Formats: sequence, structure tokens, C-alpha cells
Amino acid sequence: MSPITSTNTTATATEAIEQAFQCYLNVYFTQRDLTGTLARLSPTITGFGTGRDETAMTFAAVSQLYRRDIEQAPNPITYRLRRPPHIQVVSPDLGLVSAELDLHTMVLDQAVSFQHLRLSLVFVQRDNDWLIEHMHLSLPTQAHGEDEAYPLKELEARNQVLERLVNKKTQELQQALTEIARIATTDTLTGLSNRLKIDAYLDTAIQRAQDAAYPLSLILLDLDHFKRINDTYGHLQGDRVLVELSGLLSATIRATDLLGRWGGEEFLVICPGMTLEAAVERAEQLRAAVRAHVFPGLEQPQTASLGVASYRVGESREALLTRVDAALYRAKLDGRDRVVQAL
Ligand SMILES: Nc1nc2c(ncn2[C@@H]2O[C@H](COP(=O)(O)OP(=O)(O)OP(=O)(O)O)[C@@H](O)[C@H]2O)c(=O)[nH]1
Repeated sequence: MSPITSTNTTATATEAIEQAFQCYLNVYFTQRDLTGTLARLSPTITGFGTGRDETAMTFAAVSQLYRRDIEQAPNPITYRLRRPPHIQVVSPDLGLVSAELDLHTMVLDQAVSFQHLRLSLVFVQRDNDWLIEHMHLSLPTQAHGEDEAYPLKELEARNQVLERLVNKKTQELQQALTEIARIATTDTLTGLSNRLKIDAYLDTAIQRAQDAAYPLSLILLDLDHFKRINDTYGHLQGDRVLVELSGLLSATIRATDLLGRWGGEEFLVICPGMTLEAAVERAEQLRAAVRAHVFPGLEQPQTASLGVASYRVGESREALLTRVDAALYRAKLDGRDRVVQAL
């Protein structure tokens, strides 16, 4: 072989290796294409190393590392070669590439950068293509602490970033759960507590009343002839009246009472610590407030009927609710616009 031919052959091999190298950077860093990356590897690849530990010795193990790497950080990695890669043709079918890179990417929405990474690749010629026979990527030494095989300092910093991210996500999740709980326990029309919340609150109130032997009263209010409002003014106007009524009732009860929409045009007030007499008095105030209220859009004043019941020791939630409902029923039967206390 003449020297000229030898030089030309080397030049051709250098170009081919550089091309193979650029192709590897493109499929691995830019495209994050696992299949494309694995196609750049020799089936007899001897290893893939980072830091001081050789972490893979076979094609299967190397593939596994590439898979994990690309799956965990699928975003494109921006790389910058700090100078042209150093390419050395060792023999007609063996070449070395050394390069120094800066990398930048996003992992879990966080910017991650590495500078002065050193990448060494051994290329072998197979079927007119140059494939990677060995790869070694060294992390920047300044990131390693003393006696550290891995750049723990860097990992600590990233750990803090991840911790902040986990805290932020946990907080967002808690806010979402609070919002879901609020939606699940709120009546969509009036914004008052719905039956789910009423039941839970009532169970707690009953338990407390039983444990501490203090009174607990319920007031059940139902607007009179509400169907007429719907029939005369339409369902939307009926809705507005219910919203208006819930505002009126909210303004009339104590902060310690719970007002909820029991259903349709029925509203329940749970009054912990309130005796039957005091609850009847409060129910009278509510009745008078409804009667005196001018409901926008309605020509006639409205009235409401109310039942009142106080908890009896040992009584179940259902029994208490049945009694207050029966009292309301009697208020309706007795002519409406009145308060009846339960037997
Ligand atoms: N607009 C509106 N109407 C509702 C809603 N929920 C229930 N209703 C209506 O409330 C009306 C209740 O009618 P009834 O049970 O006959 O009671 P009422 O007309 O108030 O008569 P009394 O209770 O006997 O005085 C029905 O027409 C229901 O369709 C609601 O969310 N919006």
C-alpha cells in the first residue's frame, strides 16, 4: 500500500467516524430515539461507563441503560462541543473519538446542565458502517467530592430541586383534594352544604351532644307553595328565589349553626348547644324574616313552614330527622307560615 493511498484511506475513515459520531449525538441527545441510538451500537459492545464504575458489559445491559436514560429524561438534550472532536484511526477497522461537551436539558420541568463532560468512544467498522464498541462518559471532576465515586454534591443539589418540586406538587394535590371535598359537600345552586355534609356534621353534633350532655336542635324550613313560583315565573326564577332564600337564612343564623340544603325547597339548620325553646324562637325569627323579605322578581310576599326538634339522648340521626320532618309536615297541614315543635 503506497503512503498516498494510506493517507487517503485514513482521511476517509476519519470522516466516516466523525459522521458516525455526529449521527450518534443526534439520535441520542437531540432525538432521544432509543431505536436509533441502539442501531449505532456494535452487537459486541464491551461496555458503557460513567464516572468511575463500568456499569454495563453487554449489549443487553447497555440497551437497558440507554432505555432507562431516555425514558427518565425524554426531552432533547442541547449539547455543545467545546472544540472539534479528536478522532484517531487506530487500525482500518478501529477508531477513537474524544470530545468535550456541555449539556443542557430539562428533567421534571427543571433545567439541568453539565459542563466539561468528557466523552470517549471506540468505533469499530462493521459492514461499511462505524459502530460504537465502547463508550465512556466522565462527569466533571469539580462536581465530585473527596472520595466520591459519583458527583454526590451535584446529586444533592438536584435532590433539593426534586424535593422542592415534590413539595410543590404535594401542595397542589392537597389544594385539589380540598377543592374536590368542597365540591362534593356543596350544593351547586345555593353554595350551601349539601346532604352529604349535613349527615356528617349531624353525626358529629349528635356524638358531642351525647358525650357532653348539652342540647342540640334542628330546624327544618320549607318554602310554602314553591311550585307556584316555578309555574308562574319559570324554573330559573324559582332558582333565584332559592338562592335569595339561602342568603337570607345564612344572615339570620349563628356562626356555630350549620345551614344546609336538605333538598328541593327545604333547608335544614343544625344548632348545636341550642335548647328546644331557643330553637323555636329562632325558627320564629326565620319565619318572620321570610315573610318580611321582598324577593326580587316576585309580586307576592313568600311564607315558609318550619319544624323544630331537639335531640333526645340515645336517639339516632334518622329518628331525629324523622321527628323534625313530621313537625314540618304538621306545620303544612295546620295551614303553613308557622312553626311546629316536634313531639
Ligand atoms: N326552580 C327550582 N325548583 C325546584 C328545585 N328543586 C325542587 N324544585 C321544585 O319545587 C317544587 C316543590 O313542590 P311541592 O313539593 O309540591 O311543594 P310546594 O309547591 O312548595 O308546596 P308545599 O311545600 O306543600 O307548600 C316542585 O315544583 C319542584 O320541581 C330547584 O332546584 N329549582
